[in-house]
Amino acid sequence: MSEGAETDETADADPNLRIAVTGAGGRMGTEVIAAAVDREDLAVALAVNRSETEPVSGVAVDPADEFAERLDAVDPDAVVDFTGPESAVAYAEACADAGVPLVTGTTGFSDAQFAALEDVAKSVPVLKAANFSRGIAALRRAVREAAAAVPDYDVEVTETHHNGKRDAPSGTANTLLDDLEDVREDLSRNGRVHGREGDAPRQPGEIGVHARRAGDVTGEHEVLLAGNHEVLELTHRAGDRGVFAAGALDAAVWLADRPAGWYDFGDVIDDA
Ligand SMILES: NC(=O)C1=CN([C@@H]2O[C@H](COP(=O)(O)OP(=O)(O)OC[C@H]3O[C@@H](n4cnc5c(N)ncnc54)[C@H](OP(=O)(O)O)[C@@H]3O)[C@@H](O)[C@H]2O)C=CC1
Ligand SMILES: O=C(O)C1=N[C@H](C(=O)O)C[C@H](O)C1
Repeated sequence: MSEGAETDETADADPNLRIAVTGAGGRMGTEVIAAAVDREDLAVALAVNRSETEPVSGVAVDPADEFAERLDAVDPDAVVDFTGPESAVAYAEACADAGVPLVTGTTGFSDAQFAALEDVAKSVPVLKAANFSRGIAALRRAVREAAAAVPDYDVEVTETHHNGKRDAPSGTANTLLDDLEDVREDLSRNGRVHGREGDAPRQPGEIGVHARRAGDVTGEHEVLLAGNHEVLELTHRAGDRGVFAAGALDAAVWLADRPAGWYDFGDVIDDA
């Protein structure tokens, strides 16, 4: 048993929601654990990471290859995952085997990996969100309404992130694109143009998609709507990763007693 993690003796005495955190050594994993340690309503009962297993905010970190075994032993109320697509699917399948709900913020899934997550949701509740900030949830609603109100305006989506981000465009940008294509019949996935160069005049039905990587930018998303001699720019800027961690932990508290199925962050916000 890892020191620092909850012991069996305290398990019954501790009324908190007990969570497991994967990717504990990562940018988001460390943020989630730090935020959890500061909250009264939950405790970190298990934390794993693939390489570094130094304690995080005083919480012991176990090797990722022990996850399935430790999950059975610890039996947390939910797992919070911010890792990478391959690992997230493996962690999700372990959650299905152990009957533990999963909150995942990981992005960059292939269609096959996404289908594997949907399969897990047949066994346990799965809540997936590319962005756990309430501001992006609000931006999504504003974008859907604005885009529908100007059905013939050109649309461009730009996202900016730190220079360590692996996937492009961001999961949030893909979610905004899905929203735009849902409310605008002239827009579809085939119309997405990722960057432009050479002789590239805009075609009808195009959405320009631009991914910028620089410095330590936490996460910025802009939807531009232009036409009829005017421009709308709808923008969200995340100040720090604590905004995502707070949303993910709120989602874990919300998800812990739900039935098996597929959920998203909007379900949490709408239930507040
Ligand atoms: N939904 C949301 O609100 C947010 C989502 N994200 C997403 O969360 C994910 C993680 O972001 P971030 O914390 O910045 O990433 P980091 O690279 O900082 O951390 C990833 C962590 O996951 C571990 N890991 C395990 N398997 C993989 C894998 N296959 N690929 C990459 N890492 C793996 C890493 O372990 P090791 O270091 O030992 O390899 C590391 O501890 C990304 O997909 C990102 O887009 C990020 C912020 C907010
Ligand atoms: O990798 C990040 O940092 C982030 N990734 C998420 C995404 O891909 O949308 C969410 C947030 O923008 C930060």
